[in-house]
Amino acid sequence: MILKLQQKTPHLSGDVRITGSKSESNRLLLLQALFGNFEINNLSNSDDSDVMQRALASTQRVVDIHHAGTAMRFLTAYFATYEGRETLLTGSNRMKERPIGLLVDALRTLGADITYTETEGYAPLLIKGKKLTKNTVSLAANVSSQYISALMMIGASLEKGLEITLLGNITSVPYIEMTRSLLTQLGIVSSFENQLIKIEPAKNVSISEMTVESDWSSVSYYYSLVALSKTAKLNLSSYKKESLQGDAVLAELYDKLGVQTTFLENTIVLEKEVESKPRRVSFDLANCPDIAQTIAVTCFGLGVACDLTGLHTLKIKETDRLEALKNELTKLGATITVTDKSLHLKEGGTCNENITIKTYQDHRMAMAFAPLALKVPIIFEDAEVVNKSYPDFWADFRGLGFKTEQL
Ligand SMILES: O=C(O)C1=C[C@@H](OP(=O)(O)O)[C@@H](O)[C@H](O)C1
Ligand SMILES: C=C(OP(=O)(O)O)C(=O)O
Repeated sequence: MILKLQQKTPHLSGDVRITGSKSESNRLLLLQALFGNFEINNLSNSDDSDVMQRALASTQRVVDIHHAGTAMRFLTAYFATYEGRETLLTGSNRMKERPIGLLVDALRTLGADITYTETEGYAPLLIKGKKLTKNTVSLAANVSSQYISALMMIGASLEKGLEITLLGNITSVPYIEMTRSLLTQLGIVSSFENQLIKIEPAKNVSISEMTVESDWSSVSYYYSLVALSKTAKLNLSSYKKESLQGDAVLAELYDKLGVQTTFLENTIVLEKEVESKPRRVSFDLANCPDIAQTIAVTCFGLGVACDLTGLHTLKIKETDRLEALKNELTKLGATITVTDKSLHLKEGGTCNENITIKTYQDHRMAMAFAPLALKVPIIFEDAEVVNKSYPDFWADFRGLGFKTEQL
């Protein structure tokens, strides 16, 4: 679907209720399958959580998780411990290019039986579930925290628990902390000190319900809208100040880009501050990689120079996000350079009208560029990519007065 997005007024107001965090949802779905039948409130309605639910309920040999990175990584560990079950775990063409070798090696060290059916180090995986008998493992921590979260969750189901030694720099740390916090809420004991994570064994959990906070990565697009507006007041729910999601750092980062955040009960209010934009910002986003695209586009829209670092994981996400950003921002009129772990945007520049943004099968390429419609009409290829994390995205923008036209 090719979609043209326009907004006549730079003044915004309204309320948006955003679906549950897909990261929290996919962890809780896995933990529910491992440890007990608690209810999950405000579960994400994203495709990624949908495939996770289907995969966990499936009795088929072939399980296809499409584009969902968390589902791929979490389920590799889950099916490896599922005694007597043989699973061929596969995904989209892009998923077959996203590395999983470090996780497979770690699981094999613990005794898992996993083989690659096409390319070494990549899905599809033939997983023969069995009892894992070892309880110590080490792995490089600078590629994806999802491998570590996967090990932590199944770790609690092993007879002796699990000790994970993290080698080198640790990336996306808040996602590891999120996994730990959810384990703690379920009564599972763990520790994370320096480079060592210890997970105590658990049989089942006594809690009867868990509530997912709404998705902070999805809120980033509203931060961008407010930053690019003339005046704005948006009420977004359901959020809390003490979030488990690292992307809640948005409140701090966008304060520097002219957006004020007020936390009310369950709601955040975003307001445009009186025009006082900086000439240049520098952010290290190693702890919050999913908001890099949003911030790059906001800075372009504001004409603010930016240096974004800590982006070493962006090349192995839904697409090579650094290349994709460079291509699409250049089409719009930006002067931008990227390395394999950073992005640098020059100050100023005008925003070209009616440019068609390629989305590279990456939900965040569509959603990150959408706020530019406050400045110029903009067109999106494959607009339905948003379904991966936020299926109501275009409807919610329409709710704020944006016009969408299918071309
Ligand atoms: O654990 C998670 O829920 C996630 C971890 C991050 O991945 P990496 O650890 O691979 O950076 C993030 O980019 C992804 O969207 C979700
Ligand atoms: C990288 C992402 O997801 P995943 O790795 O789970 O596919 C994302 O949602 O931006």
